[in-house]
Amino acid sequence: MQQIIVIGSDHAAFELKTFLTKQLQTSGFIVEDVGTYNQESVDYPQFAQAVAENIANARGGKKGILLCGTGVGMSIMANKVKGVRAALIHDLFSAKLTREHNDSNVLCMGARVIAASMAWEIVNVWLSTPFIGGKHHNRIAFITNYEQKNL
Ligand SMILES: O=C(CO)[C@H](O)[C@H](O)[C@H](O)COP(=O)(O)O
Repeated sequence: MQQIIVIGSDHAAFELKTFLTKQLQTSGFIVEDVGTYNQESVDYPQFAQAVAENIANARGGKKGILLCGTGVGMSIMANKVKGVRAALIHDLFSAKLTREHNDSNVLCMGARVIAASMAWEIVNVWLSTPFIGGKHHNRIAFITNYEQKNL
């Protein structure tokens, strides 16, 4: 079955979003693009909210990618949504480990931090690395329990 990727960016990462969307589609993924759709200045939190809520509602059925200048604002906002574990990643080692250990379901990157080719490498590692479970289940359960207590 084709995997669904929900992607969003602000103006700073519009070009990177366009590039990654094409790469993902060429690789056989279904891409749901929540915007932004041009380089006019916009506020990143609304796009983070759109992707994060989509991923939380999909309950494991989809993964998300959020892009802005640094990726920082996107990750801050996305992690406000219960059920989302958004990881800000700019290297391949962390891309692998955040899947294996954190079971991250949203990947955040900064278009002003890394080259598009590096971002694509990170996406490939992140999407192809499984969660390894074991002791990491307990750690994620701690986070999930904390979220539930703050309903
Ligand atoms: O939110 C951010 C930082 O955490 C992003 O990098 C934004 O893309 C950035 O703040 C946008 O800056 P601009 O001056 O409005 O282009």
